[in-house]
Parts: sequence; C-alpha cells; structure tokens
Amino acid sequence: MVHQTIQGIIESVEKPAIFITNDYSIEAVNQSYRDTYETQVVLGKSKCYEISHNTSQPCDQHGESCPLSACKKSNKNASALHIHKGNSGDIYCNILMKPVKDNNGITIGFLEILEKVDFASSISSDRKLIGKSKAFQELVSMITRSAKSDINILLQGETGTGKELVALSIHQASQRAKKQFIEVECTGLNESLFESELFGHEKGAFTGATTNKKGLVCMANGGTLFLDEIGDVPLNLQVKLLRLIETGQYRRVGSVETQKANFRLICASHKNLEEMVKIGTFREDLYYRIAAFPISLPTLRERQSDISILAEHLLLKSEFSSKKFTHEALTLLSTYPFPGNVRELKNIVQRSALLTDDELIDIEHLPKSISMKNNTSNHSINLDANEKKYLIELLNQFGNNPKVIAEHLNVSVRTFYRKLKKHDLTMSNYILPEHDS
Ligand SMILES: Nc1ncnc2c1ncn2[C@@H]1O[C@H](COP(=O)(O)OP(=O)(O)OP(=O)(O)O)[C@@H](O)[C@H]1O
Repeated sequence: MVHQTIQGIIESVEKPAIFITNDYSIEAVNQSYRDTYETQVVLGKSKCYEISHNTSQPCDQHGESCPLSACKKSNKNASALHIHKGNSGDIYCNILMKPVKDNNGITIGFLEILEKVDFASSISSDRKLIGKSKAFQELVSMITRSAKSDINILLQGETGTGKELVALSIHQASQRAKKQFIEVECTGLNESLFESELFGHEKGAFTGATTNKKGLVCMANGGTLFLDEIGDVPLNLQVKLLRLIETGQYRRVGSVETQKANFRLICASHKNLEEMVKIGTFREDLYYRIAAFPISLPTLRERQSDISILAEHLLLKSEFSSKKFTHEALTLLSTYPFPGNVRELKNIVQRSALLTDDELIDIEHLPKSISMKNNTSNHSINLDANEKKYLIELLNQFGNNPKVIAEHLNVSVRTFYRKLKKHDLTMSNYILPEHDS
C-alpha cells in the first residue's frame, strides 16, 4: 500500500525520479528516469549507482559526495552535483534527496529527483561551460543555486576565466531564459552614451537623436541585464546606476515619463571591487546592491585537471577540428600557469594548430614559454607533480578501472582514491583513447 502511494508520487514528478531505500535499492521509478539511462531498472534489485554511474559501489567510494549519505546523517533534504552516465553520454545533474517519512515520523526511504544541468558539460559541447575539476563543479553548483532566484549576482575573476559565459549560463538556467540576455560593456561609457544607451532617448532629445530609441534596459524587459566590467563605470555614473537598481525605474533621455524596469541583474569585474570601495573609487552602497550573491570564478591554475579537456574542446570547435594533440603536448600544457586563463589557452590552441603541417600537435608546436619547460621538467618537477603525472598516465592507460590501477601501483583502492583526491583528479579524468571516443 505504502509502495503504491510512493509509486503514485514518483509518477507525478515531471523530472527523472526514484524512491530508494537505506541501502541504495530502487523501489519505485518514473518513466522520465527510465528514459534517461541505458541500464534497465529492476525494482527491488537495482542500486541507484549501478544505473546512474555504471559502477558497483556507491558514489562516495569513488570520489563524489553522496546525497543519500548526507540525507541519512542529517535527516534533512540534501543535494549534490554529479556526472551521470546518461543515454546520450555523460551529463551533469543536480541530485535532490528528500527523506520520506511514515505517519509516525519514521524515515522509510528517500525520494531522489534529478535536475539536468544543461549549461555545463564534462565533454566537448557547443556553447557550454566545459570542465569537471572540483573547482569547476563548485562553480556549476553556485550557478545552479543562484539561477533559480532573482538575486543580483556579481561575478569576479581574472580576465579570460569565462565570466561572460557564466553570465549567459545563469540566464539560460533561470526562469527568464526565454527572454533577452542583454550585455552592456561598461568600459569606455561616458555620461551621455551611458544614459542614451541604457535608458534610450526620445526623438529630438539632443543633436543627432533623429528617431526614438529603445534603451538596453527596455530591451532586457523580463530577461537579464549583464553589466560587464562594472568596475570601469565612473563614480558620477555609479549613482545613476544605483538609482535604477534601487527604484527599478528610469526615464528615457528627453522624456518626463517614468518607465518601469524588469530585469535580473548580473555584473562582472576582473577588478577587486571591495578594494575599490576602500580607496573610494567604487560606491559602497552600489557594491552591496550588486553583490548580493558574489561568485568567484576559478582561474585555470586552480582547475588544472580541466586543461586537457578544454584544450581538446577548443581545438574541436576551431577551424582545425581534424587535428589532435599528442598525449605529451597535453600533459605539458597542463603544467603551464595560464595567466590569461581560458582565453589564453584558446589562443595557444589555435596558434599551435597552425604551426603543425600534419594532424598531430606535439610539444614542439607549443609556444616556446611552454615547450622550453619540457627540457628542464625532468629535473625540476617536484615529487608531487611527478606523482600526478604518473596517475594521469595510468588513468589514460587503464581507463575507468580503479582496481587494476591500484594493483599496478601496489596500493589499496582506497589509497589510490586518496591520491586522486589529493591531486584534484577523478576516475573520469582519463583521456579517451581514439577508438573509444
Ligand atoms: N569553462 C569554459 N568552457 C568553455 N569555454 C570557456 C570556458 N570558460 C571560458 N571559455 C571561453 O574562453 C573565452 C573567454 O571567456 P569569457 O570572455 O567569458 O571570459 P571573461 O572572464 O569574460 O574575460 P574578460 O574579463 O577578459 O572579459 C571565451 O571564448 C569563452 O567561450
């Protein structure tokens, strides 16, 4: 009877959903869940990790956090970001886990609902954020959480870390996704441009205003307004921005009529705005308005394990898509600090591809600043870097096979996973050999 009720609840959920017991067994499933995975669910027998990860152990035993464990511990709802093996390949999804209680308040199992994260991918994909390092997954979690609300977001990060792509992802994951995403490049905006661009103007408002013109705030109606490089807005214009954000109202240049604004605000800056507030070049009241939910974008140095996936992705999306990196070139690229982040990597990928006459991009085609490192690397790379390099080699050689790799290293599987964690690697960090891809 209880199970019939639960099956009924599961079927009424639109997203993929299952009901699982303490020991991960699936007791009820909806069609949307069955449609997501290749492996068939056998009620009462299949474990959730067998279906979603194609593994024989729960997620927390191979480097991912398990929302079921968290839920069991706290007896409260829990969530976690996972990479699942879907029908059409690896998919990012946000797992929501809720304890289900009987009339006496005793937990009888757990409801798992899966939200697919469409804006991120662990493999090459068009117009998506690509990556799978821990720092990248934390970023994806922050995006998913904040996208659902209308909170003002401030994206802070070095140049080339992907602030624009992240802003677009937040828009796409929000309820405003069907409306416009309007980007305003704030660098170089002077007073007259700022007002007429942002608020629009009436015909005859100033010399050259020969027609009525809609402003960007009006175009963003119902959607998202993205103010890039907000740290470059001069102080006299910051007050106008503050007024717009505080009142939600504005006037077109040359008009007395007040317009109502309706947009979700995302701002970005590579400058440290808090420091600017301290030295008086950025208004404190404006800072607190725009930074209700600050998100720091990791540098490429902090997501080193993503470098080879990104390099291959950027190559595939370039005009040199038929070319490939050698394993040695990718390993060496992964040790470079990339002060210009993903944008610099993109340039390096294109330049190196251009420098090779055949289909393989090797160490000698990389910029000198990187390839020269190779000559000294054997002597100067410390023990940790060598350990990481060796782990990556083994992951590439043996693929998704922790037991074999652990045997090869003459350590326990547990120690092997500890080593992976230490170097921010996961089982899925291995580069697929060509015949597998
Ligand atoms: N995670 C990622 N996956 C795929 N491409 C990425 C990723 N991050 C950045 N890029 C690409 O790198 C380039 C630079 O990204 P973007 O312009 O969003 O950076 P930015 O932080 O806004 O830079 P700036 O501060 O200089 O304006 C773009 O071509 C973008 O598509």
